[in-house]
Amino acid sequence: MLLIKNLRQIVQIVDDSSTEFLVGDAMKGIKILSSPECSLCIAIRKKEGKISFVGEESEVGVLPPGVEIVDGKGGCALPSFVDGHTHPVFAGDRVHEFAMKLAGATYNEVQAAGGGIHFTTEKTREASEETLYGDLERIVSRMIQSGTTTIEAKSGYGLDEETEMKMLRVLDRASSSLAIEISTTFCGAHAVPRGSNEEKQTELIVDRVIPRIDEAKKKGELKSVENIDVFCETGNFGVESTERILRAGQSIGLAPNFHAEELSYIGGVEMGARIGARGMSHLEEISHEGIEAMARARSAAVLLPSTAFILRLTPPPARKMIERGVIIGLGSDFNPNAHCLSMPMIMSLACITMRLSMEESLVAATINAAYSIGRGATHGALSPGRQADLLLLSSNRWENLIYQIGDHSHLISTVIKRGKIVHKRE
Ligand SMILES: N=CN[C@@H](CCC(=O)O)C(=O)O
Ligand SMILES: [Zn+2]
Repeated sequence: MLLIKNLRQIVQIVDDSSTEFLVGDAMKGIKILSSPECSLCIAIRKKEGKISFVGEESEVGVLPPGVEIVDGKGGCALPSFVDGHTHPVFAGDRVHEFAMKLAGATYNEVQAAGGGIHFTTEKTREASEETLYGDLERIVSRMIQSGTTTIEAKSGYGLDEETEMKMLRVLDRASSSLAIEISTTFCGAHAVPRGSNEEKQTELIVDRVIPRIDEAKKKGELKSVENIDVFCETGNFGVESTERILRAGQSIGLAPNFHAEELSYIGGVEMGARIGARGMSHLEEISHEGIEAMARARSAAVLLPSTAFILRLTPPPARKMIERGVIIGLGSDFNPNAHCLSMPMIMSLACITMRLSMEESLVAATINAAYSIGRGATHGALSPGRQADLLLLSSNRWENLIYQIGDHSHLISTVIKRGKIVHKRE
């Protein structure tokens, strides 16, 4: 057993192991235990990596011999973050494009000039599997230090059969070897590659790559591939092709979780809700009907504040979505365009640019993001029976993590994944 004691605050979010998400006003009413005497504790069954008790130390009961003690030193415990949208496998950076964008070029203009996803695709095709894995390992270790222990992670910088499979293998290996948990997403429709067109790329994905993924999964390879994604956007994939690809993914058991209404409104959300997509991301240009459809379909809106901030897009109508009962999650969208992997930073941006409260922002970065990858009942909250994924802060109020913008490294002292310490600040 692992016992974390001397805690002043425990931010549980919810205290049961059945709630899968929070919506509307419930996002503000999160469960927080406080003790000015710092007498709170969390007990973890290390073998199973699950929480067995949360509360007053005097109530924990008899401790087994050999219990490992972690001193919370009067700080706070909260669930570690679930990053609902990342593109962490790629080669080469795009720092030169950042300068172009600052000078006024739009995302589409950069891409049309041969940059953007096309530039990264070229570099990723050239890179070896080992190089991509080594880079991912370094990125993952920075994610963990920032308090993230579960990510959704996409392929999508190959766009051809071999490179997409290479990216999926890299993610799959990482999911079984690294300390972070990965819900892998096949995103072969991230862009139409040079020399092809929307129809040909759709056919390649539906007729060749998806069957190959299916075969690999049946053989017990690519165990972590769970989701299917498309960049549903003008100039990339229209609603019809998107639906075809998502349905092909669904036919082999993948959950649709895709990019929709980022730069223009084309009705992707209404289609996504109709086919039962588990999540949709970006949504800057979502329609009123789209919001209602997402709320009805219980499809998570994974909002990406760093991308809207960097590209100077009008942020999505998060307040309206919350009012209408949409499940709001957050993601870093870590990629060569939006080079930010810190979920504390993402929460700060969500509060400032999308007007979320700190509680709403934390819910979106934990239990609701977990829901968007099918883990709402097991991750993203600190209650008995849930997975012991948490972080300790050297601060007596958890809100400091959001308030002290971009300065999480001195606050996060320990990160625990499935009951094991995976980061401890020196
Ligand atoms: N919008 C599409 N995909 C990524 C950007 C990928 C890239 O520019 O490399 C996103 O979610 O922001
Ligand atoms: Zn993305």
